[in-house]
Amino acid sequence: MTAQAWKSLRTKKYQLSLRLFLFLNLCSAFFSLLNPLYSVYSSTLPVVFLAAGSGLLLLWHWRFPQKKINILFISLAFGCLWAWHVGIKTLELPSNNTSYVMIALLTILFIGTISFSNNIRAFTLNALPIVITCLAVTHGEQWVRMLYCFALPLVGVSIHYIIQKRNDTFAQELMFQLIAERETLNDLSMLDPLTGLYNRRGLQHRLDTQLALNTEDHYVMLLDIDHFKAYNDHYGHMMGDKALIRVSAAIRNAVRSRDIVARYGGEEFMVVLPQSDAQSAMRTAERIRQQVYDLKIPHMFNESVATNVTISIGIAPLITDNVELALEKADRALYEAKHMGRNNILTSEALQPA
Ligand SMILES: Nc1nc2c(ncn2[C@@H]2O[C@H](COP(=O)(O)OP(=O)(O)OP(=O)(O)O)[C@@H](O)[C@H]2O)c(=O)[nH]1
Repeated sequence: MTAQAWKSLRTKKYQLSLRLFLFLNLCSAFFSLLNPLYSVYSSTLPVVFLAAGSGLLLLWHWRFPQKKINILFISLAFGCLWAWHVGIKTLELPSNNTSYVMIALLTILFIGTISFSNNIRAFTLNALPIVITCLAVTHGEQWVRMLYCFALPLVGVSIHYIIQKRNDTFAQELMFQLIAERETLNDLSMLDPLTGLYNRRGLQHRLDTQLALNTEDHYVMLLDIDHFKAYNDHYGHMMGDKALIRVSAAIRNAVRSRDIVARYGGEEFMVVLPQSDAQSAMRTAERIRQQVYDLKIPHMFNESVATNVTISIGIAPLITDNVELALEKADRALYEAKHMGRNNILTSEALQPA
């Protein structure tokens, strides 16, 4: 789950709560319209507004779910309309009809509690007008019961809000932790575990972003340790691994921070030099060759090249993002550099056309 998905989940919860509120108001408004009370049949203006308003808003919200409706405003407006309705009704009914007032109060509180189970402000704004009206029309008779009817769901909604908030915070922290771990795993999956350089996946990823960023000239190099099989055979695989680690570090140190260094194969490396030219690519290659040489890793079996580990390098320009072609050319240059006696650098431009 991403932060975006989390946000859309919260928006969905908000929308559902609003729809439920409108739906329950629509049902109650229709019930009031269709069901005569004590044979007094009169539809009040506020209840007509409530039925029409909730119906229209439901349709509008269903049609344009992205458009935001202010839930606080709606809850207050609907609360006022119900209060107005109850005020009119009590005038029409025989005097001292507390049971009607209590039922009306409980109905509105029920709708508010169900719809705004963890939205204290929306619940309060919806409930207050009807509570005040009920207290006023009954002249304070039953005021304890009425306040209790209001206070009980208010406390429930508040507790529910606190629980929900803690759950949300916990889930959010968990989500951020998972995102961070996923990013770490993603980064690790792009690195070669032995040398810490990019592996082929990481290289591809960096190439995609780097090449998309600038369209200038780039150069690629393929680098291969000379007679590494002989090194492994005589010094052992463990020593071979250590040599690979030191050579990798030397290559990384010899290039700019924006250059991309990857372990391309066993003892083969690839370097991409973004925004570079032939001369600076050659200079960089020479610096790498020299730094690897200067490591002075003993290699007595580096046949007729040196008595320490050396590296050969093939260079090619990367034209119009054609990495395949650049690698093909660099590989041919590397092959020739090896052929020329190793510990050597050759550019594809210096090769005879195939
Ligand atoms: N220690 C170690 N050796 C590796 C690793 N990956 C590849 N190699 C060895 O690298 C050697 C590569 O040998 P070759 O491809 O024959 O080339 P080379 O002996 O370097 O000869 P030239 O490239 O022609 O100079 C093989 O012996 C591989 O086993 C690794 O991760 N660790």
